[in-house]
Amino acid sequence: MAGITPEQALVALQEAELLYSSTQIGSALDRMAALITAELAKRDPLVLLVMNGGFVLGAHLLARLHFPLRVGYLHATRYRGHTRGGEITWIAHPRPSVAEQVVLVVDDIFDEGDTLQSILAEIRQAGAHAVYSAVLVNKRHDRKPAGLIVDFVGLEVPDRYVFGYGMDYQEYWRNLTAIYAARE
Ligand SMILES: O=P(O)(O)OC[C@H]1O[C@H](OP(=O)(O)OP(=O)(O)O)[C@H](O)[C@@H]1O
Ligand code: HPA
Repeated sequence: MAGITPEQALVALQEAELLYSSTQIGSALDRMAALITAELAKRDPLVLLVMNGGFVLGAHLLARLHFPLRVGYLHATRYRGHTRGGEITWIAHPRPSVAEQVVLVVDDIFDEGDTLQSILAEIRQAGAHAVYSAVLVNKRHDRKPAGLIVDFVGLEVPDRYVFGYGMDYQEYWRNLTAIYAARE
């Protein structure tokens, strides 16, 4: 359940700063798709969308991948509509099975990295042959887990709360086709 009203969500959008337009995001997705194609087109990958945030990127990225692949999902969350993360909660473990698969995990944002780290550990533990990761945005700061590198990154964002294109502002605005930074 959202902690704000739709009216408050509208105010947040009016006060926000536009970071990337939908055209800029489209160009970033073209670049990501080319790199993913070069790496995975011949490896029969299983693409796992991380719910909820990863579904918008997932849909637009998948439409740019013109080779055989399969799609599944997982649902791990640690923000739950807040702007600060907590413990990871698993709502759905990866489906279908990742055992012996080449897996590409698709999420909206790489922030403090706890979510991706847990997801990659789970997938490796479940016996995946190889695991790659793709995110729409990397938030720039020095609070990432040491040694955790995302394979495919679309755009860089500053160390502010961002929303749009799958990323929520207190559960609203995943449906925006651009990316905004919330007023601080
Ligand atoms: O790098 P981190 O600091 O771990 O944050 C990144 C994660 O946070 C968001 O998920 P959230 O928990 O908000 O769930 P949601 O996808 O349902 O919004 C986002 O979709 C990433 O999965
Ligand atoms: N915006 C939306 N969701 C997030 C963020 C953010 O800046 N960081 C982690 N999850």
